[in-house]
This record gives sequence, C-alpha cells and structure tokens, in this order.
Amino acid sequence: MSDDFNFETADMSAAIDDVEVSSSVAPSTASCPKPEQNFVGAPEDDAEAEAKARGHNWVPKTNYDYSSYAIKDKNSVEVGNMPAWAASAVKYEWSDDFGDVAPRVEELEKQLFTTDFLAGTGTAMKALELEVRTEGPKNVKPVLKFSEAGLHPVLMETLKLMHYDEPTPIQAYTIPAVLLGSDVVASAQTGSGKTAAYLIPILSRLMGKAQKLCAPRPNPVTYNPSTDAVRAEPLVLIVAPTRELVCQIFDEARRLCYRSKLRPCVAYGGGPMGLQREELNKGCDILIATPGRLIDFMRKPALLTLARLKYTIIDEADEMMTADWEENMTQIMGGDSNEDPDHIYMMFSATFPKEMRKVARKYMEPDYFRIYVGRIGSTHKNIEQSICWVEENKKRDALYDLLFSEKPARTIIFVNSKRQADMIDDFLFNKGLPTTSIHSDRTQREREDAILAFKQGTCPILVTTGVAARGIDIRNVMHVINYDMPSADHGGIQEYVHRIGRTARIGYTGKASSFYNNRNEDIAEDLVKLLIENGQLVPDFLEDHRPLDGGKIEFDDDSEPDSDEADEATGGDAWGAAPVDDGFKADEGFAADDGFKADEGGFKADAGDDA
Ligand SMILES: Nc1ncnc2c1ncn2[C@@H]1O[C@H](COP(=O)(O)OP(=O)(O)OP(=O)(O)O)[C@@H](O)[C@H]1O
Repeated sequence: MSDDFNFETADMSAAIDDVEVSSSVAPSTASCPKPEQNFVGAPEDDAEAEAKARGHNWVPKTNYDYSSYAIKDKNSVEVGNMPAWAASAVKYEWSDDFGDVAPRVEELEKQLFTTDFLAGTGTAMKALELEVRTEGPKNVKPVLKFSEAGLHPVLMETLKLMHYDEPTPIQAYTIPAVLLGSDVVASAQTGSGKTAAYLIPILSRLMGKAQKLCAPRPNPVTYNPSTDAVRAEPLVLIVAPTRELVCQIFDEARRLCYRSKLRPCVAYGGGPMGLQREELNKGCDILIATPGRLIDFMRKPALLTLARLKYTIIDEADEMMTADWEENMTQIMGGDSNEDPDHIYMMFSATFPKEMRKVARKYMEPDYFRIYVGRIGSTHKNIEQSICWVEENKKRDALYDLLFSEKPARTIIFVNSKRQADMIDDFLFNKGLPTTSIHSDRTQREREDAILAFKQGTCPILVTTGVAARGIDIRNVMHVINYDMPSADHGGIQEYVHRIGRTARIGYTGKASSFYNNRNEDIAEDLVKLLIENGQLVPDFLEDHRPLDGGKIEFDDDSEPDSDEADEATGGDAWGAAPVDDGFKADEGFAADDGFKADEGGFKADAGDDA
C-alpha cells in the first residue's frame, strides 16, 4: 500500500453537519418573489456586513494564500504547504501473493468508506422511480437487489461498505444490460447513481478475470521507478469533460476496486504531468481521463496504449458529442481499440438531446441497449424550483438577501462568465461571507482547493461558471442559485437541468432558485414545461409561456426515441415491454467467467501504440 500521499476521501468529502437534511418531497408551491419586490441588499459598511454574516451563523470566511503554493524546489516541484493532488489519492495495491481473495486493509477502509461521505440514500427515493424504457438486442430483466445480479463476491462486500443497499432504477437496468455484453446508451436524472451503474457491472466482470486480463505490472512494495516502470494498458477507459468530474469518478472507482487487482488511475489537465505519469507507470487497468490530457498521453506510446481496452465509457455523453469536442472524440474513439470485436462502448448522461443521440450512434454497434429512466432530459421532484424575477441591476441585492433568508447551508451560485464569477466571489467575500470560486481560468491547484474547501465546509458558498454544472456530487448541497440563467446558446435547458441537479441527489431534497428577467426569454418555454412536469409553481411572469393546449406537455426534443433509432433496433422489445426468458440469468450466481475470450484473439497488447 502506498502511503506516500495522504489524500483522504474523508477529508475531500466530509459534509458540514450544520445543515439539516430534509427528506420530504418538495412542495409544489415554492415561494417566489414578485417582480415589484424590493431587495434590501448588503450593508455598505463591510465591518457591519461582516457582523451580520456572523450573526446569521455563516462560518467565518477563509483567506487562501495561493502564492504559498507557488514555491518550487530546484527541480520545479511544488513544495508549498498544500494538500496532495487528487490524482495521488491512495488506492488498494494488489500483491500477486494474495491468491484468490485479497485481505482487507482497515486503515484504507477508514479513508475510502467514511460514513460522512457515503450515507446511503435519502428517504425520497420514490421521485427517482420513473417509467423505464429499454430497447436493444435482448430483453433486460431489471435486478431489484444487488444480490440478484451475480456480482463478484468481493464487490458485494464493498457495496455494503459503501451503504449501497439497493440498486437505483438506472442501476437495476444497466447492470444486467452490461453483463449481457452489448453497447449501452443510458439516460437518467441527475444524482441517480449513473456512475455506479456502469462501474459495478464492468468491475464485477473484470474482477473474475483480472489475473488473466491485466497487463503485467511491478510489485508495488518493491517498486523502483527507474527499473520497474511499465506501460499503462488499461482495460477500461472512462472519458468525462471536466477535471473535477474525472477526479470524482476516480474516487468512486477507487472504492469499487477495493480488494481487487484492478488498479484505477486518473489523468487530467492542469495537474502535474509527472505525478500522473508515475501512477500510470505502476500499471493501470481503469483509466479515467479528460480528453486533452488523454490525447497527450496517447501520443506517448511508451506510456500508454489503448490496445487492451475492453470498455470505453463516455460520461456526460451529450456534452462530449457536441462540435466542441468532435476532434478530440474522433481521436479517442478512433484508436486501434475500435477493431476489437469485444470492445463495448457506453454513453451516459442526464440529458441527451436527439441531435446528440444521433451523433452518438456512429460510435455504437448497430444494435445497442437504450435505457431511459423517465423522459430523457427531465429532472425530478426532489428539487424545489423557484424562479424569481430580478432585474440585472438588482441581482447582487437579491443574492445577498437570498443568502440571509434561511439558515446557512452549502450553496452553489452559478454565473455565466469567469469575470462574473470573480466579481460575485469578491463581493460576497468582502461582505464577510465564506465563499470560494472556480472557473476555467483558475490554476488546477486553485480549482482542487476550492472544491475541497467547499466539501469540507470551510467555504460553504461556491461561485462557479458552468464548469461545475455537470456531474459534481457533493453531499448536502442544499441550495443552487442561478444568478444568471443559462442562455439557449450556452446549454439552455439542459444546462439548467444539470446545474439544479447539484442539489437533491440520491433521494435527498434541496432547493434551486433562479433569477429571471427579460434577457432570459429564450429559455422560458422549456423552463415552464419543466416546472409543470415537476409540479412546481409557474410564476405569473411566465404564464404567457405555458403550452397553449393546456393538456399533455410536448417536449420537442427529448421525450420519445427517434424513429430512426427505433427502426434500427433489431430484436428489441418495445418500450417498457415485459422481460422474457433469454434475459439476464440473475439466479446463476457469479458469472464473471463467461467474460472475455482472452485466448481467441481478442487482445492486441502487442499491437503497438495507438497514438
Ligand atoms: N445504490 C446506491 N445506494 C446509495 N447511494 C448510491 C447508490 N448509487 C449511487 N449512490 C450515490 O449517489 C450519489 C449520486 O451518484 P452519481 O454521482 O453517480 O449520480 P449521477 O446519476 O451520475 O448524477 P449526474 O447526472 O449529476 O452526474 C453518489 O454520492 C453515489 O455515491
């Protein structure tokens, strides 16, 4: 076990306990300020504002001295007093002496499975139980209990440590679909457990075969970098758009790989290359990466080859299918791994507009599983949404009032530009509030520290651009504020769904407040439909945007499968059809051995580089 670093999941993710976690389903009528409302705003005098913040029980603000991080030794290694990088977080280190069952490591368990972080589901899970539509090469019989899924016994024990008692709906369908061995496109609401939905079945399948499948690697105890370094030859590649998100998926993978030979690594821009390279040199079976850094590494054939890949997963897939990422995705998906007949591709997101689903199809086998929980792109009723009319020049006052209108709680404030993020952070900080902020112009060190401070509760107010809109999973985020509404040409309603989805995750409840004015009309129609769909109050100023017929709400883009998508399916069951016998044989116990045909030419480990 490497103890070079002390990056504890517990520290990363501890929840502040001054927040009451409500578990009831949100009421349908949230309070909503009227357009004529007068806001009070912050006291002009900063000292008075500071006293007011303390009087309201906001924790004292923390000043970060980033310049102390800039100290470097003669080898240009940072030596300031700073926390370890996310990429160097501890993981279970396998020894070939273990035989079939690897021993527990209590110290590591404390770090990986702290209950501060993994507290199980909230009591409002019903809101995530929506109609599930599946289509694909075979019928999928959902697994209602993890014990029915034929998972690897070590993984079953780990799920208990993680307090994952039952599969969520997306997990219930995705686990058997992945075990059936076809490509998958899946969509389910924010905070519904999509990460584990793909990690659990993949890791379970690989665990039974790890000895045979994993590339040779050095003994971690006697590892000598100058003589023992190996090329990374991962079996699984997970690609996601942001650094914070890949670090988070890496954390989930570190937990789920516990006591297995599977070794997860993370690669992302901004973090020190050398450190990430060092981790790859020790062997890597599960690589989680942002596209830019991944492509950098793919260009170094002595460092990384994707030739052994069995699974490629694209998280936040609709984002990754946009034109912005096209060049990167073509390089990543077009590597030598594509020639592997066993290679499985999967795509996941809470939103997946039709246009992006079409792009996604070009990467999938003609007949692949589609698993959609509820309407694609929908949100859920555990988020209490309120839309408040606020003119541009009143937004600061409105924000300040909002932060004092209830008990302090972990809050994320979304704005539409980096400049605005800096300005709002400064404004609140000067008024004595415990804020921090992130955006894409910040150094990676600053970004990691900001997220850490937010998670630990030292800075429970996070101001951010859309960089934190997707995927970020932090317990007890009780309030999301859209200081700026996402505009239609910058993510529109999908961005809104992801942003508000940072609260009310996995059966908990939370609030989302959004400032709206004439500038936001481009999102109004979609917004009203979303509010109606979730039984939320439609404010008077949005009444004109109600659907005319007043009956069933028609969603232009997301609700039904594309007809050409459906036409292409062969042998699939109808949407929501009852499963038949050729489905997943849940009663056959652990089924890892029916995995890959390692000896039948599936591997191309020696096929050279794929950069
Ligand atoms: N079966 C389960 N039981 C309890 N907790 C779970 C279970 N599955 C996942 N979780 C927890 O639920 C939280 C949300 O999971 P995750 O981040 O994968 O959601 P998501 O669907 O990917 O959300 P988003 O669309 O916002 O990315 C995580 O904290 C995860 O640990």
